[in-house]
Amino acid sequence: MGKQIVFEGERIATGYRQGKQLTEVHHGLDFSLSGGELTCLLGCNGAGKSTLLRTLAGMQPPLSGRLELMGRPLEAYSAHERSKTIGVVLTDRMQAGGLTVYELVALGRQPYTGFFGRLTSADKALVWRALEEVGMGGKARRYVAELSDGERQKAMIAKVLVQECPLILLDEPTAFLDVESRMEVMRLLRKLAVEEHKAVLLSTHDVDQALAMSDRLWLMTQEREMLCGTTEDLVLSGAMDRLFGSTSIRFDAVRGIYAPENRNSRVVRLEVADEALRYWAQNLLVRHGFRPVAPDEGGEGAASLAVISPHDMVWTQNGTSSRFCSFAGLVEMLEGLK
Ligand SMILES: Nc1ncnc2c1ncn2[C@@H]1O[C@H](COP(=O)(O)OP(=O)(O)OP(=O)(O)O)[C@@H](O)[C@H]1O
Repeated sequence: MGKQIVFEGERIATGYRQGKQLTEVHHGLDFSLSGGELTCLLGCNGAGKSTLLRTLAGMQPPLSGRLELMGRPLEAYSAHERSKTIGVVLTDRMQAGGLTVYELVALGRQPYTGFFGRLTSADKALVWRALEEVGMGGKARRYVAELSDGERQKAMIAKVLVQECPLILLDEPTAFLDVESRMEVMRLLRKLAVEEHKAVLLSTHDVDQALAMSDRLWLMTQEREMLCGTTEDLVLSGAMDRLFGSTSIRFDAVRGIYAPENRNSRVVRLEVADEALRYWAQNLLVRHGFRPVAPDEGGEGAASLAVISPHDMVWTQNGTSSRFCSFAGLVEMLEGLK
């Protein structure tokens, strides 16, 4: 089954208009979001992620360009129609402390029931299902003001679930969550995209989760471009190195993480078979000012480290070898070299 385009932008400029003053954040953005796909929007602080999300949500107009939602111009939608079509979770719009979690989530049904509308039993079942899905069933009667940041975020996601919109936009939905909750929320959003054919777009600074879970990435680069594509295509094209201005961090495409560029000059030949051992031995050596290289790469007089197991490693320098039974022992020796 072909994927249905839910939202499309053509030559979009985003930014702010105050009187005659215009502050442009992006221009010339082309993009689309399809049902059945989870898309993650990545970019450094101030890159323009929230600005774009607010623009897509219809909360601020684009400075120019054409936005089409389900085949109709976004500006042709009334606020009521929008609320049935776009579910939005923003970080900075939480004034619901006086409500219980159940009441907050039930507000998500408002586009269908009206402000004073009563929830039908089907509406109530939806609210409970959403609460269970985000793991908040047991906290339904708690006041929102009493929730932790992470719990509040989960409640907001439940609210958007009951809104039953084809498009869901979320600004940093995992910002306050612990690792397990972050994974749960990302899994939930992906499930929602895939099983209910929704288009889900979220901004995040959580690169590893984004790379693991998103079908597509939108990458805001330092040059104020936005690169859109399938996650793996973008990663392997080197695009991840364009997110940050600093040349001191680099994206490691093998591990899928950002790491400081290793500018250490003291070379160590590292001999190790196991992948995990190699990673942690390199980690330790770099932290202590070395540049680990493959055994056949080292220059004249370079030291070498053979790591046989976490309890057996041999450091050889100037023809003398020392054996260590832990990384702690190795560190002690390395610190003595300084
Ligand atoms: N109300 C506003 N008026 C004028 N400029 C604004 C306004 N809000 C944000 N900006 C500017 O727009 C640019 C993009 O900000 P935005 O909040 O969209 O970035 P972001 O990618 O979401 O950042 P972060 O990761 O830090 O949340 C920034 O330079 C910011 O200063």
